[in-house]
Amino acid sequence: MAALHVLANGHSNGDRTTYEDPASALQLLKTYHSRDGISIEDLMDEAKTGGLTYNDFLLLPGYIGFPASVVDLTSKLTRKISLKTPFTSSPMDTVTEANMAIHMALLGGVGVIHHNCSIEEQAEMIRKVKRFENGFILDPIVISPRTTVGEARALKERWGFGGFPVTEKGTLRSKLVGIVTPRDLQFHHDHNSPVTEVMSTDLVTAREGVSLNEANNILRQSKKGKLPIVDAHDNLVSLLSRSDLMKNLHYPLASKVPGTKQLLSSAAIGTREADKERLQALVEAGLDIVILDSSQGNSTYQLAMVQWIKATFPDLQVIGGNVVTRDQAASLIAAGVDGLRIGMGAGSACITQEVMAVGRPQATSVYRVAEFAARFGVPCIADGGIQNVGHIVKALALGASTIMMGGLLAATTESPGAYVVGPDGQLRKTYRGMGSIDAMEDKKASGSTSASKSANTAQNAGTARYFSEGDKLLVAQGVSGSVLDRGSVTKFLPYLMAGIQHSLQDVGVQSLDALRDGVKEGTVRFEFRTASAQAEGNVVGMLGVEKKLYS
Ligand SMILES: NC(=O)C1=CN([C@@H]2O[C@H](COP(=O)(O)OP(=O)(O)OC[C@H]3O[C@@H](n4cnc5c(N)ncnc54)[C@H](O)[C@@H]3O)[C@@H](O)[C@H]2O)C=CC1
Ligand SMILES: O=c1[nH]c(=O)c2[nH+]cn([C@@H]3O[C@H](COP(=O)(O)O)[C@@H](O)[C@H]3O)c2[nH]1
Ligand SMILES: [K+]
Repeated sequence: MAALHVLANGHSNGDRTTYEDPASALQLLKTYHSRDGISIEDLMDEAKTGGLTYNDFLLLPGYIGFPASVVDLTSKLTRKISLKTPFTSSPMDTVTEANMAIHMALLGGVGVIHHNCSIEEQAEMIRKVKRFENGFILDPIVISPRTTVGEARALKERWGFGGFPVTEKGTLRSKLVGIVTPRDLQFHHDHNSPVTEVMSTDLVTAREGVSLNEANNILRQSKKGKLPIVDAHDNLVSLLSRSDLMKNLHYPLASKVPGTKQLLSSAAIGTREADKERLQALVEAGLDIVILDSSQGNSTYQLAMVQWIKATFPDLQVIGGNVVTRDQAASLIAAGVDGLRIGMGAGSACITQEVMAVGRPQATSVYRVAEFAARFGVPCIADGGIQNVGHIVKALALGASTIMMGGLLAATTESPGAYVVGPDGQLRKTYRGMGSIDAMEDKKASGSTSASKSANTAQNAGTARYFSEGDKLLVAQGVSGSVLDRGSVTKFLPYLMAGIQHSLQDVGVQSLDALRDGVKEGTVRFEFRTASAQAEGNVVGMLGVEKKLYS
């Protein structure tokens, strides 16, 4: 190998520095006995460093040989079900109800419907997900012939749109008799007139089963704002709206049950006797994946429940949890789970680690459990503590197949509840832990109207447990508060997805599978992050920073 002779700094002081030939750099690199950075095994050594969180380390960059857009984010949620984007939303009553579940599935993930509600309410949410057909409104606001003009105006105010179908009984699946449009209401001065005096009765309708394309054409030609879809007996079954035509209705990544048009559905239940009845109703409603929702899944109750579900509903995919250790995971894997959910106390509204003194830093939990579960082909969800794109990438690099978000999605357009204006003038929505006093005492959720705690019977998840063990006191494991507006998940999830693609491009891997393989083989490298390294990685010394994340 020919060495070049160069004068350092242009001075000639007699000693000549010898440099290697640049053309040999890649050869020379191979002579180092280990790669730059450290391996996952060296990163995750609890005996030396204690448990780690996502902020405690970074991934090192690799080689970019492809555009970010080709990075494939397909990943397994359970043994049998894969998602095109690795996103799930938490089964929490301020995060996932039908609208969130529908949009999570449309965008390639899945939303897990919470169980802090009656069996019937939860089953109805699953039905809404399963019945959802892109473009059709399957639960339109319907009014009756006796509704007054004043009431119709109030509905318009409340929902922000006009154009209500009128049916004989004032419900869906009843005979359509007219449509009240905003224009019909505008110049009618008698508030007490029934809507039948103003409604349009020359209706253009389409028959149930019509394709979205055909229905769109009919709507366009009719020049009307709404197209009611009716069955053979003129009963209203759904509605198509012109304003929705303008929106982008194309969701190429949507999570669907193979061979059907139906979106994938998931729901959480507990491990009590009454949850068997709940699950029965959910399965009848079309449930595809059930999550057994507990902070500590390695219990006699959950093991028995997994076995019962596997025997009773062999086609249903069962995700057990939560777990944070290999031992916990082993019990549930042996009992037959199809997936695991990892995390104890890492959630943004969690106080479990403080109150119970039990839990584990999330990065260590994910690595220890996912490494073990992978040996049995059981995919894992990293649940809790996800604050940004980087945390998602790290969870996936540590072996999780998918991630779960609560707080990050709690103030999106699709989460339950209304926005309120905070003292700072910014929009926000409530976010609360399912183990918070607020959630456990929710009278509406329990279906009880009585204000007393003892009347709040075991009809929902939050309260159930405290009444069978005879506890006198509610012990909170979570808090209640609010989080800032994040806009619609239809923008936010594509941002997360693009962010992960760019990150994996930096690392030099073209898919999530390649990322996990690279970590296992030791080609994807890590580095610890000291406190000052963490400070360095943040915005430093700037005033008036506006942290706009995407546009
Ligand atoms: N991921 C996390 O870090 C945490 C999550 N949470 C969330 O809070 C909610 C409540 O969690 P947990 O309190 O762990 O709920 P849980 O339902 O697992 O346990 C509550 C209590 O009920 C008992 N129990 C369960 N099944 C039983 C049965 N069949 N018979 C008798 N007793 C039974 C358990 O032993 C425990 O004492 C969940 O939504 C959970 O996801 C709460 C704390 C931490
Ligand atoms: O200690 C807890 N007390 C609670 O009351 C509680 N509620 C939810 N969770 C868990 O937090 C996860 C969501 O976490 P993030 O807001 O960080 O996404 C969720 O997915 C849950 O695993 C709780 N943990
Ligand atoms: K926490």
